[in-house]
Amino acid sequence: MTVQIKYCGCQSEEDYKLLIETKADLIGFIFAESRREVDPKNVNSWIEKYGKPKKLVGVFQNATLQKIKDVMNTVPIDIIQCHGTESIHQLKEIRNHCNKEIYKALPFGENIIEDITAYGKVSDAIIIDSVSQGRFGGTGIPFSWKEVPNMMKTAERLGILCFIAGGIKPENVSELLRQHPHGIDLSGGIEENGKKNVQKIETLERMIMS
Ligand SMILES: O=C(O)c1ccccc1NCC(=O)[C@H](O)[C@H](O)COP(=O)(O)O
Repeated sequence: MTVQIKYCGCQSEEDYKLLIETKADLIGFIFAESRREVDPKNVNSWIEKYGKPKKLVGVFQNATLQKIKDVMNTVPIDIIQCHGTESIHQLKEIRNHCNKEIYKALPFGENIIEDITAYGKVSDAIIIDSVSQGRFGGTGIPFSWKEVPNMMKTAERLGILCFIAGGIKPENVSELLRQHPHGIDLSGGIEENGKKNVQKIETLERMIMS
């Protein structure tokens, strides 16, 4: 199985023009409070100019259904990524009202296998991410990857994909790939001075393909 690549936190037309030419299977936009938050109207103008990626992900954090619907009215997202403390009930509501794939981000911790088992029943994929100083996403910090094979097995039993996020970069991606994640999700590790960087992406993709 080839690893799926998700590049997240696309912030500008320049970022988008670069990311659309990469090997990414998914490109993510942050519609939550973050230095990477984007305006849906801008995102749509970039898509109209440069085309749509294989899959477009909208990242939300404890958003109301109305907020998600408002974004969907402007941006043709394929996947709703819930990156906060959304409950299983809320995920079901989002699925019923939005009719899109749902990816749930879960913070890595000692109950991660139980969490994947519970949330995996109402999600199309799970993203395991680091938590740091109250931040749930875009931390730039990796967690211990020893548990990755167990997480993959748990997801496979549920028939879903499991992505790994948090501090992945060209320098450490080979170590992670040895644990055979279904997908990897990167943001800060492919940036230089807050912008997506072509050299970092090319180096990363060479490491993945080798
Ligand atoms: O990236 C953010 O700023 C962010 C803010 C709020 C919620 C989610 C966010 N990012 C979600 C992602 O999918 C990131 O790719 C993931 O957290 C990994 O980020 P990094 O550690 O910088 O590679």
